[in-house]
Amino acid sequence: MTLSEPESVTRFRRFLQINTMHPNPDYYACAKFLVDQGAEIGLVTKTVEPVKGKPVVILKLEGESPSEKSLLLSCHTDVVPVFPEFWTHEPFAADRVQTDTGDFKIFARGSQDMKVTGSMYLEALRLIVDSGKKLKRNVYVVFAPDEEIGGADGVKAFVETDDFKELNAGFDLDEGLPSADHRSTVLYAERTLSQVVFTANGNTGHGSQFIEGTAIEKLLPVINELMALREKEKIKLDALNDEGSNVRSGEVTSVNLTQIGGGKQPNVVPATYSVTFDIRVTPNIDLEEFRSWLRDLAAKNDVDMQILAPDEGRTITKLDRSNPFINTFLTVLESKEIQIEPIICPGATDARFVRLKGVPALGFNPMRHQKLLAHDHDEHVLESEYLYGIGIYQSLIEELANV
Ligand SMILES: CSCC[C@H](NC=O)C(=O)O
Ligand SMILES: [Zn+2]
Ligand SMILES: [Zn+2]
Repeated sequence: MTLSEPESVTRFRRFLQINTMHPNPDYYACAKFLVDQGAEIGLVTKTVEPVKGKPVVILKLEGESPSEKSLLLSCHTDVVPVFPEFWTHEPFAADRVQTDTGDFKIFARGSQDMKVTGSMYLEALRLIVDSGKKLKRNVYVVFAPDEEIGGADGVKAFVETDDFKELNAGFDLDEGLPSADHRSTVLYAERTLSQVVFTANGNTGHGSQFIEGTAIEKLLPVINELMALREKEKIKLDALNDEGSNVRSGEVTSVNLTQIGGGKQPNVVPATYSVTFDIRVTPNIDLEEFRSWLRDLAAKNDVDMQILAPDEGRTITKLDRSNPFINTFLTVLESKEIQIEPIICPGATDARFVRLKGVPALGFNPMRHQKLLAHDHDEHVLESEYLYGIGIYQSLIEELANV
């Protein structure tokens, strides 16, 4: 620690130093750290395990009217794997490096996605508690596992428990994206995760022959049609986007061929073959119509189709000012002269499970002037933006808890 390092930065770096990387996240070390933080701040702490080995940490700042709907602040604790050979810093050292302008960069897996947000919540709550101010509503911070692998054992399981019901949440601030410029994105909806496996069976035989009706022959038209859709959607996106920015990608459907499998040896025509596509369906189109287009595509080519998460749906929180929480959220940002850009989240976050329980949820991240490095090499944040963000959350929490 250098002499000038703020304590809030030291605590953030300690959070980053806990290795919660898939496939072997140290969730218990992480839960202990968060519970200790909560206790030190003066919050009520509780750890629950909707699924064994997958702790969810709940920290509560009790309000003066605890029966009113509460404010929920959500953060996932897991982080995605790294390719360490491409990093210039050890991914869990949380190195703090001075820049030419006198700012600092903090390097770690999870520094953007999304331990920085959890740390900003905690530091904002610390300032509120230390100020002695009392708020009206309960404020909860929920730290949950497994977001990066689909959330089935994380928030998806947690929202089905009585512990979630007891939060009596009225509004959720959830995962957002740091912005590349001075504007801040607000994620009010998500694309629907639609990962699909197509499997074909066909005739086999010697690799020197012209075998007809092979598995691969059946899959090729499926692949070609999906790649054509990909091209079409990419052209749409290029027309929508500001130069160099990708923030509008939620307005179109993305398609990627991510896995292919089959074949036993080079001279045997495979009897079975499969291809997997990661498709993210924009809420701008009808999901059921899209799914039936996929089913028809499979059927007309004699290919089986399996949707990996068939119960994923559309989730949208309208930026409707008649909802007092949403109105207050927008009013606070206006008072700070933060220009917002409402967007559809390109990926899937835990907010979708919260929305499905009828709780409005917005994805937000106050950090600006920051290249998006989630899941990338050398993920880092600017210390000045972290410190700035703490102040933004302090105001948001105070105002939203007093709605
Ligand atoms: C099946 S994993 C889904 C969740 C994941 N979330 C963040 O990257 C995503 O790919 O969008
Ligand atoms: Zn994330
Ligand atoms: Zn992520």
